Amino acid sequence: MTSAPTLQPKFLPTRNQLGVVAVGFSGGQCKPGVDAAPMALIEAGLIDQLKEELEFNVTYDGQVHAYTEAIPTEDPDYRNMKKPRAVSAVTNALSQQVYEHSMAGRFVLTLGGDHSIAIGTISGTAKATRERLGRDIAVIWVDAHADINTPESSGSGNIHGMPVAFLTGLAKEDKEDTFGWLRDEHRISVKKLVYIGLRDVDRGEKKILRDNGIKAFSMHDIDRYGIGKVMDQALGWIGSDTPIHLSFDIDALDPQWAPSTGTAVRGGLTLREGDFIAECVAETGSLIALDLVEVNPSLETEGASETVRAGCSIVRCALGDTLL
Ligand SMILES: NC(=[NH2+])NCCC[C@H](N)C(=O)O
Ligand SMILES: [Mn+2]
Ligand SMILES: [Mn+2]
Repeated sequence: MTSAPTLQPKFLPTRNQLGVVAVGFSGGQCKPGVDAAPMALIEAGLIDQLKEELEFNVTYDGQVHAYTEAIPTEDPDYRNMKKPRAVSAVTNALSQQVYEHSMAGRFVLTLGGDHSIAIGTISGTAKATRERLGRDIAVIWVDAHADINTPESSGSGNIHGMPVAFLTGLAKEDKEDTFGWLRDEHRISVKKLVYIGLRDVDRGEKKILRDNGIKAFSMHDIDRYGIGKVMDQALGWIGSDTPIHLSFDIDALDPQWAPSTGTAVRGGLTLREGDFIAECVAETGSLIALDLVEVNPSLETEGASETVRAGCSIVRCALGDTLL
């Protein structure tokens, strides 16, 4: 696999400019260790592979950001959310970093971190793509979970279960230090959101999906139609003329392939199905950003390197490595 991807991206000025942001943040949920994922992915050779084998011109500041300077000492629960001000501050800072890469016309790869960081990444690309191209982005959310709880519908209070609610405006908050910084230009439409891989959706979330007519392909749909037809339908829903942000939670994969993650759910995607999803999105030429989140090397440690390897594989596939 030495050849660079052949497709000219539709919404980027060049095909090989890549911005990488490493986010060592775990405050959107309660289990420590997910903050170590970016280093584990990088030490497994991910960035070197992107440079050398995929011939990307990589802009990376060489840091795993923890944003410690932005994290407040006082952070009481608020509207049932745990660590609201920390998650807000981190995602706000991340949003600006992602925005800058995206404005410069780079594909943005963000290595998480828990899934709350998508509040930062997607808001950043949504705003940049509006300014740079005058267009709205679509989001493909690959996950066992819908992560669309509002603070009120959430049973856990963990913000990694809420990013989609904040990004779509289904959840809003005026306080500047608690996601009040999210404005219309940061938000996405529920009509341009597609889920793949769902199998552990809370009751309140099911109602939100139904009430808003959100397109979702569960594991049931994948079993019934096969991943090929599901991808045709998912990409058909978005249309061929829309920039795409892919947010990939490693727990979409079955724990057999990715055991080291905070909220593992059995009955998930095979590694090959995960790679296939990433390849299909790459093939559109419309992909402008990718998040890889929820790898936690300190859980199920005997499977940690396997989980990291799966994460690297998804990223390479999304960047066109396996396309001929
Ligand atoms: N990004 C994730 N792994 N999210 C899991 C969310 C689990 C559950 N739905 C919650 O709201 O807490
Ligand atoms: Mn998940
Ligand atoms: Mn998730």
